[in-house]
Amino acid sequence: MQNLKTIARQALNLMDLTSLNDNDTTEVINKLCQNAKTAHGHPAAVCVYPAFIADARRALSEQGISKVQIATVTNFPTGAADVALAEGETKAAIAAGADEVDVVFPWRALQTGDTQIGYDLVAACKAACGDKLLKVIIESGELKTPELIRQASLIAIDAGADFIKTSTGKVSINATPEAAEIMLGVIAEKGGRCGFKAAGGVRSAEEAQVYLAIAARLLGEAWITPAHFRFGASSLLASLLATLDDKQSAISQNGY
Ligand SMILES: O=C[C@H](O)COP(=O)(O)O
Repeated sequence: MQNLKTIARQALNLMDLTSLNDNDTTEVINKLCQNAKTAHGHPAAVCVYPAFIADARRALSEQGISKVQIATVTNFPTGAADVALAEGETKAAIAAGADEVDVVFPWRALQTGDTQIGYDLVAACKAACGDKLLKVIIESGELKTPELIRQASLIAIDAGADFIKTSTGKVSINATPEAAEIMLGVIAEKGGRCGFKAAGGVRSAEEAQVYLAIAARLLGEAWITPAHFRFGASSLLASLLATLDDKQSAISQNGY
């Protein structure tokens, strides 16, 4: 087993450092991008609402870390079953300069048995993305059953998703190891082209390690790069830095 510092460094490099709050401001996004520059490297991406893409671009450039990708969200967090709306938001996000788009799958429609609209929505959004990455949030905690999590994963991959992502972070059950096992299993069955993003509620190197271990078992260590694996997280960074800087016990005592 790799030691926790190695895991923390790996998780940091695989992170989409996220701020998706209704009270986000330019100042909040500036701070997020400042935090992205650490003594231990930088995350793969920052993830912000579309209104803050330009702010993130400027702030990352000012930090000298322009290689950090800018991800944004569409059809978020509702997962409405409206292809034109999701497609339009995705086109607008790309036009605004997003490198990556995280779109919410119409998971309620799948729960009622509609397998087509999710396919059509993902295919339309992937076409809108062109060569930019499309991550599809299946909202595994709301889909709940292994059968629906598996079905949503298959539909998203077949429709062209570059990543499948567990959760918006806005519902009561977000990333879980159980959902990751199913989703990574589908990715493996499909040949490993599609990536995986665990999002929502991942807050420590120990938790990150659980997801990395599942991915390593099902797809191999070499598969786990930012091209295939991400953590979507708003509060994981501080914990990883504490692990890397040997401050874990103080952080734990403070309840992080
Ligand atoms: O996609 C990322 C999630 O929205 C972040 O969730 P979190 O705030 O629980 O880390």
